[in-house]
Amino acid sequence: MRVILASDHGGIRLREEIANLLKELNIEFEDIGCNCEGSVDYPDYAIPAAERVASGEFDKGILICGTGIGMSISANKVKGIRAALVHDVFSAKATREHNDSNILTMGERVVGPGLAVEIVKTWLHADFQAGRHANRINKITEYEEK
Ligand SMILES: O=C(CO)[C@H](O)[C@H](O)[C@H](O)COP(=O)(O)O
Repeated sequence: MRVILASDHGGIRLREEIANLLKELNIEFEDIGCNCEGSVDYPDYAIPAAERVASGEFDKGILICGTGIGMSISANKVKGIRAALVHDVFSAKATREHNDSNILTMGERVVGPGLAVEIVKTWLHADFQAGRHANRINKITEYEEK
């Protein structure tokens, strides 16, 4: 599995926690920043990361900002991306099993590092269940193709 990781200035510390987790789990990943002192704009990180997931270069993406909302809104503009804003373990599992989400977004100003680590572990290891859920994903994809 290959994962792309990014944050804006509001998610740097949590991004470091998640990078350490991915190293511990021996998951191949690329961290595209931000490497910033000051304020940056989350679409400048979310959209390139989402494009690299949509292209197949990466299997999954993890994007962090202050709330996770800006990253989620931006990533979901990219065709083929199903970005899920998650701040609990139940939803982390459900969004893989039901939505086949390919990007996880979280907010460093919302969730603590301990819970975030559990969310990421759950999200990375849960599998899409297909079946009735595939019909729903197909409807989203059909809409995107219009
Ligand atoms: O998109 C967001 C809010 O929905 C992110 O949390 C950003 O990180 C946040 O807007 C950045 O805010 P700041 O006041 O510029 O640090």
